[in-house]
Amino acid sequence: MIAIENLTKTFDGNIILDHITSNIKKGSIYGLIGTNGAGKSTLLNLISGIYFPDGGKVFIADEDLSENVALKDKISYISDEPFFFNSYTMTDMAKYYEKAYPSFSMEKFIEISSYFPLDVNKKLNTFSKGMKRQAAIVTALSRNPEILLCDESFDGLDPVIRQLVKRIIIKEVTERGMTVIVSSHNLGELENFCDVIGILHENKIIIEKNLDDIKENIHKIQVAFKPMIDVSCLNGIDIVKSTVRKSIMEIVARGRLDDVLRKIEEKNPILIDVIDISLEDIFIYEMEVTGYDASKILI
Ligand SMILES: Nc1ncnc2c1ncn2[C@@H]1O[C@H](COP(=O)(O)OP(=O)(O)OP(=O)(O)O)[C@@H](O)[C@H]1O
Repeated sequence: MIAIENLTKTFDGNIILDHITSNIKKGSIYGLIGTNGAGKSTLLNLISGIYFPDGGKVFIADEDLSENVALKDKISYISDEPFFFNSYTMTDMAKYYEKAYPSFSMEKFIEISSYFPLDVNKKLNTFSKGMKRQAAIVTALSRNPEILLCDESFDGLDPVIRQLVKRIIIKEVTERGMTVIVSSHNLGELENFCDVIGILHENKIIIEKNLDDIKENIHKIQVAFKPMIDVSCLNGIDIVKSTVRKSIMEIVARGRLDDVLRKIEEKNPILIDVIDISLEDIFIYEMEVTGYDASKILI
């Protein structure tokens, strides 16, 4: 759906994005992770056509964004600083968008806004930061976008609203095949939400992974032996990390789960328990393999 080819952007002679290439499939939710200043907003501004690249191209459904401005109509961008006209209410904004965007649906606006604790007839300049963000999400989704770009849109939302927003987005993805890119500093925020995670660092996407693929191949397992054995005895298992606390050994291992469990069982454990592995844990291990210090990149 979105093909990014060798995208390069400089500001005042400084390279911000350096030959970024990525393919984002229709109907996927892509999590773009990076520290402050990594270039997340710049990349989203390029994909939405707000910025022009210094090199490279963005294709939307195989069409070159720079040669077809109409493609921008397919994209709703919730920037980290949502813009509203001063003194407008949400209803006024909806009426404005209805005129400006053919795809805007007043019915959808009424439906989606009803899920949020917002007064659509109150002036937006009296809303709190989090309420303004909610209003931006409602109006963006009311356009039925094929592509939704969210720049740290979950920041400043309380946990209940955050879950609500995720549920609404997932519904749009499942029912209409909407494609989503959501940027964040925080991997944990994207847990159980994204299909693909890309990490932007030092002007490049240093790692990009499909979560189903990696989750299938990395496991956290608690084991106990009596007497306790040294982790080196678990030969034949690709152990990325191990810790021993009291009588429990916790290992993170790569490979097929049934293979790893079979090899552990050969050593006659008295306990073997597969436990949930967090997105953050997964990426800490993945980044160690590529030689990056995850503690400087993941928060
Ligand atoms: N319009 C601009 N003019 C000059 N420099 C800019 C401009 N926009 C962004 N930059 C620079 O580009 C770099 C990346 O900024 P960007 O806002 O894309 O990062 P980010 O990953 O979104 O950061 P944050 O998480 O803090 O929002 C920064 O060094 C920033 O100063």
